[in-house]
Amino acid sequence: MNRTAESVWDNCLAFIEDNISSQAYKTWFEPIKAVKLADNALSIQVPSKFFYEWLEEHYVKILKVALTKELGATAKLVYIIRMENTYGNKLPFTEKIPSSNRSNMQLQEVDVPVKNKSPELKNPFVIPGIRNVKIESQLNPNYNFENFLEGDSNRLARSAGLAVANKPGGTSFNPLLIFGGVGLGKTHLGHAIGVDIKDKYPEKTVLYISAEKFTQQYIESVRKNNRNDFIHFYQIIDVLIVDDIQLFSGKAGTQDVFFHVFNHLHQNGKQVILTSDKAPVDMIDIEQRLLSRFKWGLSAELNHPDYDTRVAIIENKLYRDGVEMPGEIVEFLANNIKTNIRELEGAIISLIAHSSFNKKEITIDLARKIVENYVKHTKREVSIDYIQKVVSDYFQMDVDTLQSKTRKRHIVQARQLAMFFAKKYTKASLASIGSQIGQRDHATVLHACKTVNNLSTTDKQFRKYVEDLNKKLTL
Ligand SMILES: Nc1ncnc2c1ncn2[C@@H]1O[C@H](COP(=O)(O)OP(=O)(O)OP(=O)(O)O)[C@@H](O)[C@H]1O
Repeated sequence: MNRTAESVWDNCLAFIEDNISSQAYKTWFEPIKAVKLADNALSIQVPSKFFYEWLEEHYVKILKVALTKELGATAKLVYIIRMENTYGNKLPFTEKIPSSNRSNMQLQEVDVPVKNKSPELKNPFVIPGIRNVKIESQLNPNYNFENFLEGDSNRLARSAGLAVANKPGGTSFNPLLIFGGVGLGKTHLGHAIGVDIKDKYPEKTVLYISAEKFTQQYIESVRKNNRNDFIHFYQIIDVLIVDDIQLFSGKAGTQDVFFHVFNHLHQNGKQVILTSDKAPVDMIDIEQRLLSRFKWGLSAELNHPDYDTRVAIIENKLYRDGVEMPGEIVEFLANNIKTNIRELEGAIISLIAHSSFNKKEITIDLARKIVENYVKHTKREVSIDYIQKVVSDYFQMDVDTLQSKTRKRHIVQARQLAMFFAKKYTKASLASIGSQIGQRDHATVLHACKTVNNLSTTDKQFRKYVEDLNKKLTL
């Protein structure tokens, strides 16, 4: 059978679609076109350099698996990046979006072999007497101080990080524990400290490791009966950065081994940097002796960035990517994504990708759509009370009326809508939704959800109610 680029890619897509969220699939895979298949290399066209970088950063593994399934172990992937208006100067990467000069569009080929971006930590324990063994630091040079923007939310942690980087093991910030919520820069700052130390003290052995990987290595060492080698390996490190130590929770063996490593490093004036999604007092199932050590140095919190910092982060990202965006859109993004810098960055990249591929200007409307996607999928759970309030306000009735036993059609519909949105936006069970919305049983809630689904496809006016309410609940 003759295989074409399209048929191979279609099979890859089917596999990928099964394995990632539909939102991610829509954003990152639907816009790709397969263009060529030659010498076991599949060429795919992606809308922009950001797209290519994003795919490489986040989906290279799944791409590799999908392609290997189709074309075997020698499969290669070639990205063809569609760019417009690339200036031949030294700006980081200049892609002018939106471009009024789309006819200048050109194709640029970038041949990128499928590769695994995050190499496995080489098994360090096989080499005996390892004093001078060269240890890969596993640091990501893209996470540095220069692009870790300072604001009130991170000043203490950033300054402490800089102090530690200037004098590893020589400040009272040992360990330095950086904690804070999701996507606020803990990993970035951890790497930045390591990268800076490596720049200033190239001879020092620096190692970045996630708590998860540390745990896996420990388990493996027990299985292979070389627990002591494992401990010795970690004890020769000068600067140890362990990310997400809350994951040690409940793992007694790992905690014990980490305790020995920590003590040894600390006693020998080596630097330990830890990150966690919570403060030591809030950590559960972590031994007291470890918790008390975590508090020996400095615990510095990363908070939600304020508006000015969010704007600065967006502008810096745009500058580094060589993209221009109207000020009002930057403000819109900064005003609407407040609690997670990763989401903020994701929205920017998504916006650029959509605009670039669909050849659309970056407008507020486009920004609003993208932000809705981001915020909708990640927003904290809305409560059933809040949903009832929004629905009854919308239909200009009070919550008691919405919950009443009446069979008046418009009240029944309002109640059904409240149930439908409670099912959609909360994790509550049908029974619990029913009991909170007018003491109904789970079958009534199920019926309500079905009715809302049916009516929204057959009744235009009703569909409008659903859309309006959806907007109100997700903005
Ligand atoms: N102050 C900052 N300046 C610029 N970029 C930042 C800043 N803080 C965070 N970021 C960016 O936000 C993204 C998320 O940061 P990071 O992965 O370090 O967060 P995290 O706190 O480790 O998240 P998680 O809790 O999911 O592990 C990264 O791309 C990072 O570069």
